[in-house]
Amino acid sequence: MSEKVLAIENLDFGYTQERLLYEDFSLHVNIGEVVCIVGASGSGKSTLFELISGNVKAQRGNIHAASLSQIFQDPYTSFHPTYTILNQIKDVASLDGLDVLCEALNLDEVLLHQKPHQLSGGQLQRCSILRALLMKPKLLLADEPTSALDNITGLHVMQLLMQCLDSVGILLITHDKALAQWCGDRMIELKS
Ligand SMILES: Nc1ncnc2c1ncn2[C@@H]1O[C@H](COP(=O)(O)OP(=O)(O)OP(=O)(O)O)[C@@H](O)[C@H]1O
Repeated sequence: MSEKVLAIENLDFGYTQERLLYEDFSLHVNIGEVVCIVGASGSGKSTLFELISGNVKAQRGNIHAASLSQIFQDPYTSFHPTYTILNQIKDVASLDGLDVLCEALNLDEVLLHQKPHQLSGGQLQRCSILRALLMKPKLLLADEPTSALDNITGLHVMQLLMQCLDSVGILLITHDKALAQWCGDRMIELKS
């Protein structure tokens, strides 16, 4: 049986008492699985990652997550503006496998010596994916990981993420139901 890397049990959460975004919500992710979260803007998709990361606390329920890394929706807020990309990657991850991953992400290693504002949004998003994979997580939280990429690059990135599934479980936020159907083992639709 494959290892469980995320268990959410009977979660209640709302930023206010009047509007619960999650009510008795449960979700499990195993290594080897891609679980997709879809739903309208404001339905609570990014909030789920905030809950899993421990940045906000649920009113009720339990969350158990294995070692995780995250790919954020906005590549520009993913990195500190004043340090080079490489320094920021080194702070949190080993560089083992850097060359192979850079090649798979079509990312010139020279770019890693630059500061975030010197890269395009798509280059920065691929750096964010590189950092997340070098952290060798068991659980990968990916919030619209291909939003800054053209269709072909986005497809290659998704294929790369899926190649990692022997050692990781992926929770993927996407507005793209076709993508969710293509790559997801399960799709959870949040209601607004
Ligand atoms: N820190 C916060 N304090 C109060 N309300 C918040 C906070 N963060 C988000 N919200 C509200 O919670 C709801 C869910 O927000 P969230 O960002 O999780 O939605 P989303 O589904 O990820 O949206 P999008 O697709 O637009 O990124 C929204 O109504 C939002 O205004």
